[in-house]
Amino acid sequence: MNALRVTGGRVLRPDGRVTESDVTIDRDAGTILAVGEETADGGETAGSGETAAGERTAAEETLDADGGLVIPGLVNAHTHVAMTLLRGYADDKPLDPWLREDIWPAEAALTPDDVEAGAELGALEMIRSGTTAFADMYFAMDRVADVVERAGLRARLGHGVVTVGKDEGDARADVEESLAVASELDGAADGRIRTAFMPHSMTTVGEEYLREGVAEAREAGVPIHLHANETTDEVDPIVDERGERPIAYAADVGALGSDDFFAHGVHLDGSEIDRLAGAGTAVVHCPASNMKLASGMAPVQRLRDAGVTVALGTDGAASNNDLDVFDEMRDAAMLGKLAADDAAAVPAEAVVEMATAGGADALGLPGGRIEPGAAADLAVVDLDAPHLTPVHDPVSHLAYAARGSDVRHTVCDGEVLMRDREVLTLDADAVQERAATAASDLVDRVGE
Ligand SMILES: N[C@@H](CCSC[C@H]1O[C@@H](n2cnc3c(=O)[nH]cnc32)[C@H](O)[C@@H]1O)C(=O)O
Ligand SMILES: [Zn+2]
Repeated sequence: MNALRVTGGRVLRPDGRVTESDVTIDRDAGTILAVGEETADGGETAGSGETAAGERTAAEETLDADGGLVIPGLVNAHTHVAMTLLRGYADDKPLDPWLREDIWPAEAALTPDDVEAGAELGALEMIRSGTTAFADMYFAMDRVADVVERAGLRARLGHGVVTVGKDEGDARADVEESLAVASELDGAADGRIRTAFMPHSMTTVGEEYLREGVAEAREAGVPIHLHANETTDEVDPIVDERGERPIAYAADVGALGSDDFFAHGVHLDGSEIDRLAGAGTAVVHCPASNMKLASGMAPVQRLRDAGVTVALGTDGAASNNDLDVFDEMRDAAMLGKLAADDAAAVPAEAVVEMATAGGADALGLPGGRIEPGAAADLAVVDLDAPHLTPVHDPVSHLAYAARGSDVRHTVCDGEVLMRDREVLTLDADAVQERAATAASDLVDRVGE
């Protein structure tokens, strides 16, 4: 068998325990075969080199996890990955003027080549910081899919639809594009790519387009992803015009399904939290973006108490300004405490769960748990650093002290994407140079 063995580390298990175990991966299947003595069929391995069936797992490749913590690959459950090109381009404004005055004009000048260059930069940054799966809402998604395939990542991709300010033909074409992308790209990259229908939000897509698109997405069997209840500017017009809250409106247009996942969920009332919980719709919390755009504080502890699946997202790099999910864990814990006015709210285990299993569940992708039979998506975090010494509690360090740059190895679908901090699937220097050039050319074009 074509095995990969991650040796000598401590392993974060799905129940939050940390054990000293080797992890054996079946590279052909892309799954975890054994964690220490434990195998998928519940059997015991007879020592280090055999499976329950007694088959030799002559490990063909090893990854040294000595002094490290083996964690599930992190999940960035909401981003616009090519926006790395706009990192630091426009800061310090609220959502609406930021989008209308700065971001949308710049995006209007983006070419498919630019999107590819930005997505490559984002993929490089994510692999470097231990992220193995992400959800992306953008355009030129065929180019993003090419990058996902090359980089070796896993993703749920969709074309973002905006219909406000467009005539009927253009609006309809945008909806059709999103549906076409969802059906054409689903299952690409050996199944690592899945898709969704992605209306941008309930205020930037008109009701008839929302209804039609959602109905067609249901027929095609793809989930819905949109920005919901991000700012009061987005909630108030819906309440004023319709006399109902946005989540009730989402249910009304058929967009509140158990496979669907909504970004932000900042301004939610109790009835909306109950509706999300009842429907099984997940919320992707984006704390850095919510703080930077001063959008507000999401009720994360209340969502979790109600039983809503909560994941974490960086949002685009222009409102973060990086794609490091470790930052998101820390921000989520800190902001969640402030929002609840309770230092016990949103504890370390909660944010680690949100960044791993919660993310995989929200996106309906494999991964998020290190256990036999699960997808072999993992990262090894180096704990041998001043800011991670001493190690009273590794889970505390993941939430509060570790950074993306502490990641030593990254593995997705059984393939090593980064070994000893060297990314193997992308040429880091070339990717950075291409993205920097694309970004400065873009700014020149927008300025003309
Ligand atoms: N087809 C659409 C593109 C929508 S992609 C998704 C959009 O979300 C935007 N975006 C980024 N961050 C946020 C956010 O925090 N809230 C809402 N939109 C955002 C991003 O700039 C991008 O334009 C069009 O033709 O304009
Ligand atoms: Zn967003």
